[in-house]
Amino acid sequence: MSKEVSNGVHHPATKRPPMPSPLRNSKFFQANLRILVTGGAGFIGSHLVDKLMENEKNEVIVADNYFTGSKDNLRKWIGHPRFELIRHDVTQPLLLEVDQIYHLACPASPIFYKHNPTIKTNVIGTLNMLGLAKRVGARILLTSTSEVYGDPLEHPQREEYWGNVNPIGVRSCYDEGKRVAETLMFDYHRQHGIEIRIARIFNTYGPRMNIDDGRVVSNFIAQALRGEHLTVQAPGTQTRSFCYVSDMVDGLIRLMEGDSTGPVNLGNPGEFTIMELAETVKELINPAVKVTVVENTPDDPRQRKPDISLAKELRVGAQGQPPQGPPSHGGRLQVPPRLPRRP
Ligand SMILES: NC(=O)c1ccc[n+]([C@@H]2O[C@H](COP(=O)([O-])OP(=O)(O)OC[C@H]3O[C@@H](n4cnc5c(N)ncnc54)[C@H](O)[C@@H]3O)[C@@H](O)[C@H]2O)c1
Ligand SMILES: O=C(O)[C@H]1O[C@H](OP(=O)(O)OP(=O)(O)OC[C@H]2O[C@@H](n3ccc(=O)[nH]c3=O)[C@H](O)[C@@H]2O)[C@H](O)[C@@H](O)[C@@H]1O
Repeated sequence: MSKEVSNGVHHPATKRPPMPSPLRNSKFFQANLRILVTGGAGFIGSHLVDKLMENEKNEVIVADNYFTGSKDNLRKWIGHPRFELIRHDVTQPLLLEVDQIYHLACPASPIFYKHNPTIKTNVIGTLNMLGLAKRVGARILLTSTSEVYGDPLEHPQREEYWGNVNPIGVRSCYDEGKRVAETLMFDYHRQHGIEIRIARIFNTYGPRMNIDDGRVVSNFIAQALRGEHLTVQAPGTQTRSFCYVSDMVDGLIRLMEGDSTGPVNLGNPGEFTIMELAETVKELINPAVKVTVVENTPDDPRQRKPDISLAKELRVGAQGQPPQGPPSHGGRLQVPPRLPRRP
């Protein structure tokens, strides 16, 4: 019986995990680890692929429908013998033989997820990937979101907080969609023994963000470079906490490799108002640009800051060993390495 720990709480599966392929136990044949990354042509996904491909024992398969992602993000891997790229929409079933699934497929920019509501991607897509995990005995990691906390009434947000979400608002295709995806993950874990990992990601930024996708960091930088007004959506006192993408990728891999199901908050607890962010971008890139306050969209969360105590607690390495290697980005790494193994 598998027993896993998160939030200091046991989340036992009621069944053993499905058996992986017999090739895994072969005495004579050492297969690479086969890893599926859905949404791997997107911003975080393509950085995750870069990191996974560094390990020569990994074979990486990306499934993406290119709604917000691009082949260009994966250009350097196309044609590589350990890499495969499939144009595929996760709302359709996918038959593959894999050992791990990083399930990222879902547009992250509010402009895109409102344009083409993502409820089917989140619900049917996650169901399909869980079905795949069940069939082949793969471990599956879901990239959930801080948006499951909605417009939070608790600050900072801990994993135990159940959130304050509008079920019929314009953001609900995304935040309620991710909440259902988390529910499906835990149902499959309890009922079928699937090995699950859930990361609740807080705002992440870095190279390869789509310059026109509307998220605040890329928007402000693009506006400053073009000499346009920086558009702060009212009131400007709303807060966000921004994490650099390579730190996020390290966190996702450590969560996948560790023993905790999660959910675990992954992010940087440094909190800024959007007005402060605009002023910083202005100062750094183009002090001549103006900052203008414009109308906001409904249900925009007023504050957001992760409590990362759990991620820090999980830093205690396997068998009590500290995590290996120095943290990247001057100690800004907020990631969960392995839990101590249960005897
Ligand atoms: N970036 C953030 O700040 C952030 C915060 C919280 C959660 N997340 C989550 O992390 C994941 C990746 O986010 P990102 O910032 O890289 O977003 P992104 O939009 O850059 O990437 C998403 C990728 O998924 C693909 N995709 C979308 N719908 C699909 C479908 N139905 N079938 C197959 N592929 C599909 C897109 O084409 C794209 O390549 C998402 O699940 C998102 O919800 C991101
Ligand atoms: O961290 C998360 O969980 C979520 O973070 C972002 O959601 P959000 O914070 O709303 O993203 P942005 O569009 O970057 O907006 C951040 C803030 O900046 C403001 N904003 C945005 C764009 C802009 O030009 N000006 C501006 O003031 C928005 O009103 C909002 O208050 C992501 O896009 C979600 O997919 C992700 O799940």
